[in-house]
Amino acid sequence: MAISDLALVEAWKDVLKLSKLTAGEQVSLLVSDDSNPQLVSTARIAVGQLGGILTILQLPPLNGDVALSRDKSGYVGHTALKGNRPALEAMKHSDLVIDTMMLLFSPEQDEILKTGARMLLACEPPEVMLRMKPNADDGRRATNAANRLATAKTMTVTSKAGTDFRCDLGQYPVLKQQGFVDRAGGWDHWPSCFVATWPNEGSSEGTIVIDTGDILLPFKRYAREPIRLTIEGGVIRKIEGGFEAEYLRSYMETFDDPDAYAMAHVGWGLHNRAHWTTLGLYDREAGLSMDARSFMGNFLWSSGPNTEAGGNRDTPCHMDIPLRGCSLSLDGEPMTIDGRVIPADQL
Ligand SMILES: O=c1ccc(O)c[nH]1
Repeated sequence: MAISDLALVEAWKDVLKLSKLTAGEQVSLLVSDDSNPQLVSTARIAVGQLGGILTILQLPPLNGDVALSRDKSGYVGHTALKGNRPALEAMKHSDLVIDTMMLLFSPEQDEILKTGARMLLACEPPEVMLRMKPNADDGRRATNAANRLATAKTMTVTSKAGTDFRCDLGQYPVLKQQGFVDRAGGWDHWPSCFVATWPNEGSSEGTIVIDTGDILLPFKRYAREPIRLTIEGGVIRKIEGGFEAEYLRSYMETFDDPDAYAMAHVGWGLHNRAHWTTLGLYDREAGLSMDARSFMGNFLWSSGPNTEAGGNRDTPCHMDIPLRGCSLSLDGEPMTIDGRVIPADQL
């Protein structure tokens, strides 16, 4: 259902205040043909009302002829910013970049963040942006979880469906997502609330079972039958099952890229206004489905790129696969049991 411009302007102001936007700061608003026009028009007003000095950068679209879907997360890391020096320099000289195009996993995003600029990705439908609008308590839960993850040496994940996965941790930084960006050089995504990190290279081992009802992104589908993945040495070696397994194998094969099978970020959802059910209620092309990535207690694992963590694996094939009913532990301490978040400071 539609959202009024007034409500969206007010929401932008709340999120920008949480992101510590102060009068006089330089703000770049990155726009492309796939950006949501209402998000862009209301962001312009909110930035102005908070005294931000606004530059709007409109870039041409890219990848429409090579991606297999319109989902922005379906072909990542290669953007129209590549080789565009005027736009890149403008963002490198900004205090805050609002990204409605999706620079995620691009080397240009890293280059911008290294200058100390803050970056906020914002590309979900306005009604999702409002329903999942971040608040300080999201930041509290995500920070507590991120602090625990930052000291962990091993992650183990099991489930009644048959998942039995483990990896070593510590090589890569923690990805904390709270929906607003309040530190220099930080990146966040409105709307989201989850924590993750990348397994130490080569350390992921075991079995992940995508059970009936688990979600495959960017397919925007609930699996209708189990898919069994075998992971050895940090790489998905086997994808077994019926039609769903064949579909996943076939999609990943189209990229013809061995890096697509590498394990990427692993973590768990902490958003208490996100729902497993919404994926079936929205047009699949409406957004990225941040409900699916963020719902409380999921085990969100992914495959492909690690550029966001400072790695050099920049394959455009990125799967985000949140599972229900998993038990995720760090050094033997449960973070979730059967899909329920356990630590009190994360509730
Ligand atoms: O917000 C996001 C979206 C996709 C992803 O892989 C990580 N974080």
